[in-house]
Amino acid sequence: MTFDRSIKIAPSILAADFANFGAECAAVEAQGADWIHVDVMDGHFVPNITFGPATCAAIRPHITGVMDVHLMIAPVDPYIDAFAQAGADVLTAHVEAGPHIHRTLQAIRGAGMKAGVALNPGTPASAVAELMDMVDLVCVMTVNPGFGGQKFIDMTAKISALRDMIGDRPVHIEIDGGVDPTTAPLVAKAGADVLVAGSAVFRGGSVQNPDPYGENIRNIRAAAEGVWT
Ligand SMILES: O=C(CO)[C@H](O)[C@H](O)COP(=O)(O)O
Ligand SMILES: [Co+2]
Repeated sequence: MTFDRSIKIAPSILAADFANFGAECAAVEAQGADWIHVDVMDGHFVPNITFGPATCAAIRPHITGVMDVHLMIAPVDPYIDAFAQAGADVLTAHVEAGPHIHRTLQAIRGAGMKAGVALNPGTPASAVAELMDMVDLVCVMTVNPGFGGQKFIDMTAKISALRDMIGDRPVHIEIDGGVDPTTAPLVAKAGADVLVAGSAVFRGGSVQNPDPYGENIRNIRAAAEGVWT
């Protein structure tokens, strides 16, 4: 995985057909997705349950690019090796998930993955100030985690603060929740480069009719890249 600051669109399979993840991942990649975002929820850290490492391992052979795993679980540490075995490229833990995020990030890198830290909307940028040399990605939640299809919460001031904090380090800023062609330019302008989108990518399409996925991805990318022209 090489670092670059171009806009990357990461469809969240939370909005895909749960009975057909492999084909859905292949379809969005064929339609221009850069990364695949995989939402792991435990019914404890967030009020919803999705799936765990076994499902990630089953999906992996259907992804040619980056598998970006967003853990909404607590605790995190007992499961890090299982997600490494499952083939995660990026493993992101929430800063709110426990008292020892520093140890967690060390363990993620130690297991050979890129380390991400996520912040809930109510958590300030300062919560991750001491972690800048330990992370490859900071995920700014623009919804309260747990469900797809929620309304975007404006976190642009936090994104700008994180961009300043990161400086010239090779650290991605990922935005997760309510990203669509209207909100994408706001976050791109503030300094984000990885845009997660679930409902805004998968709406209107299917594995049998994947062209809408491509149109949705192109529209989000064009809106985000438009802030630089
Ligand atoms: O982490 C998440 C929710 O906790 C999802 O990645 C996120 O909500 C994406 O879905 P949408 O684009 O529909 O908001
Ligand atoms: Co997510």
